[in-house]
Amino acid sequence: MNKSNELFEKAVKVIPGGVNSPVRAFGSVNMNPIFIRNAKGSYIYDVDGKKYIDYISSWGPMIFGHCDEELNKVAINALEKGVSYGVPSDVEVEMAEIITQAYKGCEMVRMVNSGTEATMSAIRVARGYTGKDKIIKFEGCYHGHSDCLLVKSGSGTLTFNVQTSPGVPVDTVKHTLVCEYNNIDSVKETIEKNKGEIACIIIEPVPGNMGVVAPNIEFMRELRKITEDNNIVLIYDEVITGFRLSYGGAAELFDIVPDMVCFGKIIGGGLPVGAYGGKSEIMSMVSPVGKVYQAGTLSGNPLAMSMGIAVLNRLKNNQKLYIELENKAKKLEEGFKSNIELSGVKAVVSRYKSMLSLFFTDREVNGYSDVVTSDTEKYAKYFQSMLKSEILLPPAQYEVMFMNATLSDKDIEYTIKANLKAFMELSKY
Ligand SMILES: Cc1ncc(COP(=O)(O)O)c(C=O)c1O
Ligand SMILES: N[C@H](C=O)CCC(=O)O
Repeated sequence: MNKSNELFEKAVKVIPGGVNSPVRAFGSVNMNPIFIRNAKGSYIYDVDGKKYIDYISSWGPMIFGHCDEELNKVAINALEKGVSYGVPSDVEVEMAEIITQAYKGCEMVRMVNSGTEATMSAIRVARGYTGKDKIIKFEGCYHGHSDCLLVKSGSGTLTFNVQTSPGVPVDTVKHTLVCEYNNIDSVKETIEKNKGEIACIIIEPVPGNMGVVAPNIEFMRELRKITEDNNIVLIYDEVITGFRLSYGGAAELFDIVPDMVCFGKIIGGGLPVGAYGGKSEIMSMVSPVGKVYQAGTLSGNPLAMSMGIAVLNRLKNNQKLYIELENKAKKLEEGFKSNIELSGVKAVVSRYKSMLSLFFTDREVNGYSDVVTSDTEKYAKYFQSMLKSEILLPPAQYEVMFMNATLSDKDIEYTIKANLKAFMELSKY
């Protein structure tokens, strides 16, 4: 038995499913997880010494690759100043200034410890601000695991078929209404049926948690207009897309300003972090200025702030990097598409900027109803074949392949070759 399996045997006895987040269990790709020993640049190494090209990138934060020397120095320097204070520090102010300058409409920001906390808190603030209870989310969009958002959700909930989780009281989710992404009529109907009762609409501006679905810009514009017309707070959940698609997030690409925004992942440089922000008028509802309570022992942690600041400073005005990340994804897309033709495998590549997913379906991917036609058993076989070729993809269909700055042309060319090999094997089934 290899070391990963040995660790997994021990892990399942003391951790539910052997993992600290469900998708990591590799359950939907029909195998046991690999356990990681270390990572460097675009590569990740398991405890058995196998090396993989890493397309998980810790689910987004590692935009400069693993173990970047400059960022490591920042972490060590911060560590030497103390791990956590529980009273305000200079780096919290610096971080807030960076985020508010980077993101249009985000005039004030509050730091939290995860994307889940960010979206949960943003919803509470939007409800407090509007005095209304109902919220709208979109089927297949995932906003973390807070109760009111675990409804027809994405990511692991979709993978493991627990989109509406047991343990969440029906009373808690009775205010959560669900619409269809990229379908403005579904939003109009829901608003009409619940006139004057909807506090906010939360959306992944570019969904990554049902795999990638490219946004219809007209849908995004209409969503902005309809929320303005109906006094509904529009919340962009940019936990994945923030500082990844562009420095100003998806909002900058769309040239749309939401009322509130949520961040996570990249802004902590790989350390646990989240943030929510928006117009001053809305954020002034937050305690201690306003009465909407939200707090956190480790919020604004100096280590996470220092790492995040260093990452954001390197991303600022770095248009070259954003173009390079997109070019890497584009190159993979072209290679995969050509392999689809060569192998005759029924698959489509869905890409938006540097976000990329592969679905085993022949339907064009425009929304949730398309992604769920993907053959997830085929994805499992595909994943296993790629892993044998030393490429680590997300171990579930409804996720994103994340690009990082250290992925080389050689890595990408090798990935395309491995992809053809995997497709050729799949074409026999
Ligand atoms: C769009 C989005 N929102 C929220 C979350 C929740 O973030 P976290 O896992 O840090 O709680 C995630 C990822 O998990 C996400 O992808
Ligand atoms: N899709 C999730 C984040 O974007 C995957 C991370 C997790 O839940 O473990």
